[in-house]
Amino acid sequence: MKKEQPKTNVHPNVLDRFHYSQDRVIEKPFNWAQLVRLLSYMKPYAKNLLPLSLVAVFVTTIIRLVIPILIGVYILEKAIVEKNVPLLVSLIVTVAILYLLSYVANYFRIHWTNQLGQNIIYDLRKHLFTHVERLSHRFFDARSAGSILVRIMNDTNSLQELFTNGVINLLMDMLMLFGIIFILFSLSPQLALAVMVILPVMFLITTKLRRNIRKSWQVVRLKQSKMNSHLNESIQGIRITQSFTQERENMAFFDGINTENYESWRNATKKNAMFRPFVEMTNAVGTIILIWYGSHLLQTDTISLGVFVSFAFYLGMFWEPISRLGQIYNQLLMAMASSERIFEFLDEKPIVSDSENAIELDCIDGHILFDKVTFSYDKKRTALNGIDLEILPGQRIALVGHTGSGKTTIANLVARFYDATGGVVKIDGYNIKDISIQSLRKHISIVLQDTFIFSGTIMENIRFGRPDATDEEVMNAAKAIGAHDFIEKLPNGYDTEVEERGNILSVGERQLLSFARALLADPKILILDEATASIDTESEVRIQQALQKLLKGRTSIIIAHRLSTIRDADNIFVLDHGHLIEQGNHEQLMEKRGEYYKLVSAQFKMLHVG
Ligand SMILES: Nc1ncnc2c1ncn2[C@@H]1O[C@H](COP(=O)(O)OP(=O)(O)OP(=O)(O)O)[C@@H](O)[C@H]1O
Repeated sequence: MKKEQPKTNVHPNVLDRFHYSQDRVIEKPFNWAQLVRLLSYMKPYAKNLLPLSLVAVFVTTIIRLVIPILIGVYILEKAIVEKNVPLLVSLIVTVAILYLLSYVANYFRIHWTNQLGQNIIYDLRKHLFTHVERLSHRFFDARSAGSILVRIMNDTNSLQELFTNGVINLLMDMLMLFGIIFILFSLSPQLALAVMVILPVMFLITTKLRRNIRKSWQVVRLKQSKMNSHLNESIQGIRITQSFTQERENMAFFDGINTENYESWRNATKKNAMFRPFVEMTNAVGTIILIWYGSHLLQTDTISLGVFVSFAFYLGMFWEPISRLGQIYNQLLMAMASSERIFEFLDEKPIVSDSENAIELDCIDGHILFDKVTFSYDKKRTALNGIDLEILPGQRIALVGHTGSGKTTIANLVARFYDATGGVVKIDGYNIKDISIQSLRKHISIVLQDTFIFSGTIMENIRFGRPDATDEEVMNAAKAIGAHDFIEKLPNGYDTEVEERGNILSVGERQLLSFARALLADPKILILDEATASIDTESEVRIQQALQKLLKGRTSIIIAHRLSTIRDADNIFVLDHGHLIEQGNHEQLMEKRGEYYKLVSAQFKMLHVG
């Protein structure tokens, strides 16, 4: 029964709200260079699993090819018809041994080819993840986490089928097919031609049918990924949905996707169900031709009974590989599409990378200099315009300015998440581009307003930046920051498991954890980006005390909208639309009565009116 698209009485704007970008469509011409590149992942196994699998394939196929002749020509004609009992017994024993051998070889074929496929997918996924992890921020700016995930998981999965079954089975099927054709023609060319008349038609139809089926499954996958995206978004945004009482609208949309998903499955399984009967039907046509024309040849003594029986055996074995070849061709096309998407990621080069003779800095003083630095994220709008600023070692500076004025961008350039488009950024007198990225970032910690907590224990989260720290060192960092007390009160103290994003912790607690994490990492340069913005006044006192400990002896860059938190900074830089317009300490800037003064006054007024 066909499922009706549910009738909704929600406003059409609601349904327009949901947009899901779909990955590119999988219809691409065959690309040999890409196939060769894909097959190169077999190289590490060229000396073990690959030859073993090939030998197993070869042995299995040869045995399967020999048995029908033994039964038809030798057992039937030479032993049964001529009543040669000793020959019959020895032939039966031989066939039994061959069957046994073929089962053993087949077991190893399946085992080794699966292992080969799994190993290749493991390598490919590892390669892809390691590569993606090293890519620059710009790569992630342009893509959603979901689309990256799909390539690492789904696209490699669709290659798995090709490597575990496709490539090796392709060889087996070809070997089997050519073997059967060769044997049939040697036994009786006329009968062989007759039963193979339908071969081209069958090959064409199965390939077409398979393609059709594949397309239907592709639609199923698209619908599923749409449903996944919606589910993901719905669960993440559940609080907002409930607070705006949009559950009914959300449900209406989900109903729509659920129905589409149901329909696509129905369609795919319907087409799928046609395949098997079609192969069996062609098999039947072949058998009828064999009986009709074969019996005619038998009567005219053109072929022997043994040949006739062998033909029947071979015919039964013939259709399977043919239908599978069509399937493998489709698998190949799908693999081409997936590998194209995977290689697109693998060919992506990190925009920020180490120069050839990058300097390793074991320790730094933390002197930062921006010399006429200009930067644009997208080559269209400038985020920073001719910035000159100097931060002395151990100084505490603040960046202030309206939203979008370029504060975070300065922090991004200090950590070298991006390279300046003009001018030079220097750390301890070295051009930042000449310092190895690893050794630079080792000395920098960044604490963001939206602290990222990884799934794992509290202990593991604090230890994140310094994996070799002892439990005692972790606790000391937590104590110094003032996080120890709340951690001790958690059900399992430091061993309490927190889910990704740390939902069981309050915003302030998460913030304290991230401070402890930064303190333990002991960086020379510390960047706090809006780190205290969403914290209530009471927690802020606690956090301010923690901050004093954290900032001591480090070059610190504080980005804060709440200006009360940066009063005692050594230097305050005021930005406006990517320009540095003022600098000085709080008193100097207040006296100047410029932009900083306006910002402070506006905030003061807002607080008091509020
Ligand atoms: N990844 C990005 N890609 C493109 N443009 C960006 C990107 N990040 C920031 N921008 C743009 O660069 C400009 C400066 O942004 P930046 O994040 O440095 O501002 P900000 O002063 O830190 O703002 P806020 O106080 O709101 O955090 C803005 O116009 C912003 O739209």
